Amino acid sequence: MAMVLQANDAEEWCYRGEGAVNLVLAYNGEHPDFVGKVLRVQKVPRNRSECENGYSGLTELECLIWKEYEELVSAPTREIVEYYFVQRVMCPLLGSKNVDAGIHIPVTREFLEIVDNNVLCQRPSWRVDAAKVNPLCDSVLLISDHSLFPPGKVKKDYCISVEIKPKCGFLPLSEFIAPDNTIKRSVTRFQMHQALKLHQGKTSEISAYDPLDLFSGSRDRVHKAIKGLFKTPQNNFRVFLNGSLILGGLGGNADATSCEVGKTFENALEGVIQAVDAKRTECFLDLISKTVSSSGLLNKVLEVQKLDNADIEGAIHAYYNIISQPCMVCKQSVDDQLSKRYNSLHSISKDESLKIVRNYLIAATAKDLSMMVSFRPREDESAESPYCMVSLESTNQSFDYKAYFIDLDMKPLERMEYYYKLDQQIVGCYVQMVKSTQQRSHME
Ligand SMILES: O=P(O)(O)O[C@@H]1[C@@H](OP(=O)(O)O)[C@H](OP(=O)(O)O)[C@H](O)[C@H](OP(=O)(O)O)[C@H]1OP(=O)(O)O
Ligand SMILES: Nc1ncnc2c1ncn2[C@@H]1O[C@H](COP(=O)(O)OP(=O)(O)OP(=O)(O)O)[C@@H](O)[C@H]1O
Ligand SMILES: [Zn+2]
Repeated sequence: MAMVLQANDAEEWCYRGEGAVNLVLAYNGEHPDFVGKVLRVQKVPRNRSECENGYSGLTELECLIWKEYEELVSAPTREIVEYYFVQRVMCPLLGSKNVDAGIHIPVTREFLEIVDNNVLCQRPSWRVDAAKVNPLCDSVLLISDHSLFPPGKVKKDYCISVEIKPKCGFLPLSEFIAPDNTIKRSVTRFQMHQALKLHQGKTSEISAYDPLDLFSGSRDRVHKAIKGLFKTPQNNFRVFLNGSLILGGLGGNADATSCEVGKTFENALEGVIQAVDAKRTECFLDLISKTVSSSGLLNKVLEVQKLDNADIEGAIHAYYNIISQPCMVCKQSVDDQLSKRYNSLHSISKDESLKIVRNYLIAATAKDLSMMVSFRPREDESAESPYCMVSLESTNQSFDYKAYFIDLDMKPLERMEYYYKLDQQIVGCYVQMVKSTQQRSHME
């Protein structure tokens, strides 16, 4: 597509959502190349004095980590690195059927500046304060809009889609976890992180969602997880109707689903779920649970997440081997038994260190990805369709569905130290919280 998006194209792109790093725009024009597509545009932190244009690819050390992937190592820009990371690393692991790496299309600086300005009032203010569209990017990613079905000959009225950010779905078993952090073996990182987020005022209440339920493989537990996500969506759950958000937070966290929101949501489902009032939401959550359970998508995600088998408490030592610097963790370790174990990590081969860190980073992407699952009612069950089908017995309906993974970005190697510090902070805060709760209950 030899097309450059310019200033006068900007009006046709509207705000769809954003995460920490990218802003996503939906198309509302009529150009056939763009109908049913979104643009994923890179942002840049406002506190960075100079914007970067992504002209450099991997760092020297990252080239070592990803040396088996020729296209990654030779990619001239970070954008091309990201593209090949999705194509060559994540796609084979998650299945190409559920991944759309998109294509890069060139943009002018004016296009990016106008878009940035146009979407300002729809963005959450804390996201606006943190970052803006990077005006120096010379291309953006064009991806299928996973909240819609591609326009076809037959006009289908409704498409309802859910976006789930499942986070880490297993408890670590690694021998490198320090005795002080044993709690990590029985309480999920998600639950502990919730306590820290509450403490820091980043959330106003603890999530009712438990990732272990979602990844359990048991239909009942999956249903419990979906109900938890519905109750406290935060940044883990969103629902779109024909591409418009009807539940969850646009661009970030959402408060708990109140009774009022629940009623509006129930009404919004009217054309999609054929159930009597007050039952649509229940049936819809059942539809999600059934689809998610039977699709096998979560098994794939869990397998990739489990590539992290050393835990950050093991991987951090391999990281210091790679950067050839004294290990800051060993320097502080006072436990002899543990120091021995860590020493064993410092005597492994360079290739083994590279493998541990590479797997850790791939797993980190899988712990941060989201899934988008879209449904549309299917009138004729026997008609041919390129999509999978799911039936909802309670309403006697069938739906076409499609599922995609989004946000498969590569995590930078330099983040390893931050991961270690955050991990210690999360566990530390949780242990402290448990202690104070116990002290309080003794005093009562
Ligand atoms: O570390 P975590 O688990 O808090 O994950 C970060 C996410 O936080 P949350 O899911 O809210 O806990 C965080 O999400 P939010 O900005 O909080 O919505 C990002 O996804 C971040 O990744 P990146 O900076 O885009 O590469 C995520 O960072 P990575 O850990 O994936 O690098
Ligand atoms: N292909 C798509 N189709 C429809 N909506 C999308 C698509 N890609 C992204 N979105 C929407 O845009 C939002 C932001 O996208 P994305 O998660 O890729 O941003 P990010 O900055 O990389 O996120 P994170 O903070 O998790 O790293 C998503 O939460 C989703 O609602
Ligand atoms: Zn060490």
